[in-house]
Amino acid sequence: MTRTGTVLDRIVERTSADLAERRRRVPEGALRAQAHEQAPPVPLVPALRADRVSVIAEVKRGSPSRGLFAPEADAAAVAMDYLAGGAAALSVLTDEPFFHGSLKDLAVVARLAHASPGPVPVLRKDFLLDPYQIVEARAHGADAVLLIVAVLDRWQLAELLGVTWELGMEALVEVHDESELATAVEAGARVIGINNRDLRTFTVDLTVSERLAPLVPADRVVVAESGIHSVADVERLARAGIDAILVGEALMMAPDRRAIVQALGSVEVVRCRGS
Ligand SMILES: O=P(O)(O)OC[C@@H](O)[C@@H](O)c1c[nH]c2ccccc12
Repeated sequence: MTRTGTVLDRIVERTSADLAERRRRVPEGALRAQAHEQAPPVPLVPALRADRVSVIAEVKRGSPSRGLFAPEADAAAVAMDYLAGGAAALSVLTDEPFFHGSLKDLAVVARLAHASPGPVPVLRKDFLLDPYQIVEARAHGADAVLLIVAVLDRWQLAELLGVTWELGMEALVEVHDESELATAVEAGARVIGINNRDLRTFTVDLTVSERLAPLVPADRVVVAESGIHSVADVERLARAGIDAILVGEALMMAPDRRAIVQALGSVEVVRCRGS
């Protein structure tokens, strides 16, 4: 699998191996105690329902497809810019081997986001395969987690959603095609992320969101993810009925991060999805 599989296969394999090691170092009980010391999670769903497109701004230093594009970025400084630009939520990549993130980044960003006037929810972005990682997210201040349908079977998805909700958090459930979307909707996902990037080939195509968003029931929140760079991109996605966008690279690379968050978040939501 390592030699013939996709990058996604390698990431999942590596994540499982690292997980075993982390579990030995910090037993789940200790992590749960740390999770219970946190202030209650900031709700994600209301943060993403607004008249303008909600921006989930991501702290991201690099990726397997794009390399290391912001290796020196200071997570706290980036988060401050995002908050000043009016980001509705923040996302922090915590995967180390492939995305150069960390749980430390998550904790730093969560502290800032929660201290801002009108606390902003923070999402842990990683390849979550096991309940341990959800508890770990909460213990480091996350209000929400990413669950990727492509790497989970439907029982795992149900279990991870259950653990997320039990801890008072929310899940962004990521899909890339019609069948994954059906799985997410049936599992009861309240926030559905449509990834424009195919995690197997890394091809980015905004028409994926345009095709799938109209199929999402109106009572769920839809987030278009990846490959979003301009106000024109957001306008196009808004016409397809999305509520929010998740943007990483374009924000990290912008000379004025505050201004671009503000600009992308100025587009009006178009309520055109049926039930
Ligand atoms: O940097 P971009 O193209 O704006 O993409 C952000 C985000 O959507 C992307 O980081 C992402 C979406 N789903 C993921 C799953 C794992 C890791 C990363 C991701």
